[in-house]
Amino acid sequence: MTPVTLHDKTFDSYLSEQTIKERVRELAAQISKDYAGNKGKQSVLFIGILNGAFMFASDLFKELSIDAEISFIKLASYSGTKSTGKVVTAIGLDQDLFGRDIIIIEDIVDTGKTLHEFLPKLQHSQPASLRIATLLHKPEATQYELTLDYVGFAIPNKFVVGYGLDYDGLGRNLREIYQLSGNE
Ligand SMILES: O=P(O)(O)OC[C@H]1O[C@H](OP(=O)(O)OP(=O)(O)O)[C@H](O)[C@@H]1O
Ligand SMILES: Nc1nc2[nH]cnc2c(=O)[nH]1
Repeated sequence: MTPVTLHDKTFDSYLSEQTIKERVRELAAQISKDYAGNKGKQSVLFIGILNGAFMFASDLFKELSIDAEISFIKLASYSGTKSTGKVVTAIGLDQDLFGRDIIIIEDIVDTGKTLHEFLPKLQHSQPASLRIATLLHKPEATQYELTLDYVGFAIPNKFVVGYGLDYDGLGRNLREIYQLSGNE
């Protein structure tokens, strides 16, 4: 429960390892239930958005009880604690998405710009279905119309780190999620 310092900023403990673990299990159970009917058909394809979603994607994937495949794509729009407003695709997808049931795995939906720009690119490949699973969502910050199908936690509009999320490269290895200290 002690604060952490990354570079020049202090972050307070916000979501404990246990809280995250329990919620990830619940989300995996819900997804497994929703896609149970896919048995015998083509498996569900999860697409994790790098870098931030690697830890959530890994933990969520382990808890699934359905046939599932996973792939990752790298997009980036943040520098420090502010969006640069640019979404860049650095690593592309190699799978054919046509006719597949897809679930995007995100660590956080903040302004919503990343998914707003990325989803049409995926829709272009004509998947059978396209859903979003995000561990965190900042409803007050989201500026785009997005349907978020699986949300771990709705959180206030404060910068968070840990469990895959970084502040200028640091903090991704923290087991808990921390929030930027009140007066920073
Ligand atoms: O809803 P938005 O305002 O677009 O923000 C969400 C995006 O920001 C983070 O990625 P980031 O660009 O920080 O890259 P990273 O995952 O490599 O840290 C996060 O992983 C989301 O992809
Ligand atoms: N680390 C981190 N990355 C983000 N990308 C968009 N919002 C956030 C946030 O609150 N923390």
